[in-house]
Amino acid sequence: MIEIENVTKRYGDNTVVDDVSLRVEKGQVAVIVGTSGSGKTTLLRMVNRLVEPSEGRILINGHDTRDMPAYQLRRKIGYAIQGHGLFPHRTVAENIATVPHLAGWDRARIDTRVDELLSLFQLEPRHYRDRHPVQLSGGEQQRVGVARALAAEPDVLLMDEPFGALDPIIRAKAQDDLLDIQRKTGVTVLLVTHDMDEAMRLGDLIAVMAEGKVVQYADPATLLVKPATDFVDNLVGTADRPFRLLSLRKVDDVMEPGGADGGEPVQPSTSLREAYANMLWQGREALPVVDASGAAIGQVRLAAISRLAARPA
Ligand SMILES: Nc1ncnc2c1ncn2[C@@H]1O[C@H](COP(=O)(O)OP(=O)(O)OP(=O)(O)O)[C@@H](O)[C@H]1O
Repeated sequence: MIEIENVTKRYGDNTVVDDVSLRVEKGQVAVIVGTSGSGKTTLLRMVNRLVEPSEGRILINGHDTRDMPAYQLRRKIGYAIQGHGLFPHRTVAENIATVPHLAGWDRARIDTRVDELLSLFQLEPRHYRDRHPVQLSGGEQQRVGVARALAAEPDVLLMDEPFGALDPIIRAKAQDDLLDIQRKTGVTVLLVTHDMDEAMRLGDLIAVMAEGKVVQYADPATLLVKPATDFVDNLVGTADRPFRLLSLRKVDDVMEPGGADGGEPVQPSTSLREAYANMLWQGREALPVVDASGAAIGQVRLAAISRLAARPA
């Protein structure tokens, strides 16, 4: 759990983070969004004390982060950044082992952990362990960067635009992988991004920052239907609002009995945004829903989807 309490950062007369309070419960993913220069990175870096707050305090699992030396704190908090920050002259295994090594883990435990993480990130240990970062694709480097951040089994993972350098398809995969790994490890995540779609996809909660302040901290659906200010309203994108609402819901939420009259089937886990796009593309008012084995289990109708895309009364 991360508790940020009335935290302010000043550089001279310039207040770049202004009296921010946020709480991220254990196992939650909280995303910080906002315009360039609004203080997102500064706020994130105060959590692992790469930047020291001018005022306020930050607690991790109830402990004040100032109660231990900063270098020790940073070994307990994973940190992944855009561009991955891998050491170019170290192998993949050495990169991942950085913090466990500093923390004095023995060789066998480190080796086991490295292989476990490589497997978790779908990088076959035998093939990847001894490569250097330059011998990896951008997406693979990104996965090694996150694996390194998770190596010492941190309770908290900080991520600053971790997927910023990836192309859209690899990026979507990296986002899915993060959610999967987050569920498997239960790690608490605080992530900075410029990309509202990414924020909506990943965040249990989203903090919107403007000029050093958090102007709204809420779940994605609340940001869309009850933006606290015009700035939040603009940021969530008026034209995209219905589609973003649909992307938060699944076919399962509106599935009805009965069989649709033809059309490419969808699954209960398909997002309503995707189901809607499929219907428009196929020119159909309804699509069949099938389970993982391909057996028909119901239908999803355009009318039901449209109701969920509308602003709640
Ligand atoms: N070390 C520093 N000294 C002085 N000013 C700084 C320092 N670090 C950051 N700032 C200023 O603090 C403000 C917030 O910077 P920060 O990097 O936190 O913003 P951001 O929201 O992450 O921006 P971006 O999205 O562009 O990365 C900026 O105006 C920046 O110039």
